[in-house]
Amino acid sequence: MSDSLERLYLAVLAARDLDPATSRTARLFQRGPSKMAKKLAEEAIEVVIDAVNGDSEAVIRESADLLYNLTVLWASAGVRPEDVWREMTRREDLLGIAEKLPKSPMKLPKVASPRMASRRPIVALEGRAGRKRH
Ligand SMILES: N=c1c2ncn([C@@H]3O[C@H](COP(=O)(O)OP(=O)(O)OP(=O)(O)O)[C@@H](O)[C@H]3O)c2ncn1[C@@H]1O[C@H](COP(=O)(O)O)[C@@H](O)[C@H]1O
Repeated sequence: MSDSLERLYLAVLAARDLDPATSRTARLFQRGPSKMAKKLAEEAIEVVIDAVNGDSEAVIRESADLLYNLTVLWASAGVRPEDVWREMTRREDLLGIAEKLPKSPMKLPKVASPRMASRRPIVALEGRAGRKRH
């Protein structure tokens, strides 16, 4: 999936300076982030309506439109697909650790995975619930 999204992102970057008369992408860039955001939100709503209606084929089509509009918004915001993949990997790593956490909130695992070894340790926050801010 990430391959095709990366290809789409590159296609969007290549299209943004084309003639807005012929390129939908160039037209979206001409109109700016608020128009892009509106199109993205519209596609998201179409996906959820189709899902609620049980129309899987329409969900697939509208999801492709949704992802296209998402990549346009990423490009406009200066966000690259790899930035999103990195955040997803970070969450995956955290979830992997959370699953290994013992039931007691104060006990932390002795050994983190090699990939996590260089990262910041997890801090048990439960004991700080009553602490006031200054
Ligand atoms: N992947 C897509 C892509 N996916 C969806 N869409 C368009 O986005 C539309 C969905 O938005 P809408 O439902 O709003 O379309 P609409 O009903 O015609 O409404 P309007 O946008 O005209 O108001 C679809 O009908 C497609 O035409 C896409 N448009 C372009 N791309 C790719 O983007 C790249 C640049 O293409 P251009 O923008 O044509 O230069 C190329 O690689 C294209 O393949």
